[in-house]
Amino acid sequence: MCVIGCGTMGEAIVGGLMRAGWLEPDRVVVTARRASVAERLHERLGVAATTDNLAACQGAQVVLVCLKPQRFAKILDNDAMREALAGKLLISIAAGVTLSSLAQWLPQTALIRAMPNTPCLIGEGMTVLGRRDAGPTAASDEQLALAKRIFDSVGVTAEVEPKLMDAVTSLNGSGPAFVYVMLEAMADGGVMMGLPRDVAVTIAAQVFRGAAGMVLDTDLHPAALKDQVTTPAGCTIAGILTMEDGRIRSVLARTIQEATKVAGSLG
Ligand SMILES: NC(=O)C1=CN([C@@H]2O[C@H](COP(=O)(O)OP(=O)(O)OC[C@H]3O[C@@H](n4cnc5c(N)ncnc54)[C@H](OP(=O)(O)O)[C@@H]3O)[C@@H](O)[C@H]2O)C=CC1
Ligand SMILES: O=C(O)[C@@H]1CCC=N1
Repeated sequence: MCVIGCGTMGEAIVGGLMRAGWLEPDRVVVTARRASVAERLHERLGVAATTDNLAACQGAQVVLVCLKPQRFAKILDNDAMREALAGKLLISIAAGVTLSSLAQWLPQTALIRAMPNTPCLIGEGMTVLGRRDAGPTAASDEQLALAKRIFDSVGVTAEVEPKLMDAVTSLNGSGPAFVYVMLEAMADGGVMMGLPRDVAVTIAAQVFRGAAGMVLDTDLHPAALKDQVTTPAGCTIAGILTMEDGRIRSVLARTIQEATKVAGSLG
């Protein structure tokens, strides 16, 4: 396997795969733009690291591209790369880079789009996969299963139609950042009411973890879980009405809508 552009996400995924015991260090090559960065990746991850993207792709069967969207064309759209990647599986995690663009650059490569998120680093990621259903760049069921195995080892995976990748880029890829803002704001409220900052952040983070677990581990709708907490004439309903006065639901939903629009423009 090779990882082209091993920055924040590349390192999160490779680190997660190795921690899960899924990937031996001698089975992966990562690339960086600068030699000094490649050297640091080699020291941190214990894997081969190079600035030579072409050689890394030539030696790999599975290529995971973790470059920024605007770098893709320059690195992938050339004859040497087309030849190096022909008949192989390429998985792109970039926001906004469509399967159509990838297919134009690499017409003989099996292509999968994946949208992971940074919690892959701790094995709690969510990754959403998309592939074309026909044509020379359509990944086979076996290749999709391989991609799923890769990302299952750092969290949970799902598949959607490719046209929904911008929506999952926003909800899933950007989602952790939106949650951090909410979490920080709730902790600020605790600080305002006298809690030490570290205590407030720990409590808020565990509240998010516990509440997320309740949604995932029970069959109950989030509204039913909310009702369990909301005692008549109690403090929870007082807080919830304050949230509703601030239009928090539409603000959060529009956050996803707006980020989806921007995601679509990034490629
Ligand atoms: N961050 C996130 O939470 C998520 C990001 N994504 C997607 O993942 C991709 C990467 O994002 P992220 O990891 O945050 O970005 P980073 O900037 O951290 O990583 C990109 C890496 O590519 C390297 N790079 C640049 N040019 C080259 C080159 N010519 N050859 C080899 N490597 C090169 C960069 O090195 P240098 O710094 O030296 O330029 C950098 O290390 C993006 O497409 C983004 O849309 C998807 C899901 C979540
Ligand atoms: O903000 C971004 O563009 C990337 C894509 C998803 C998360 N980060």
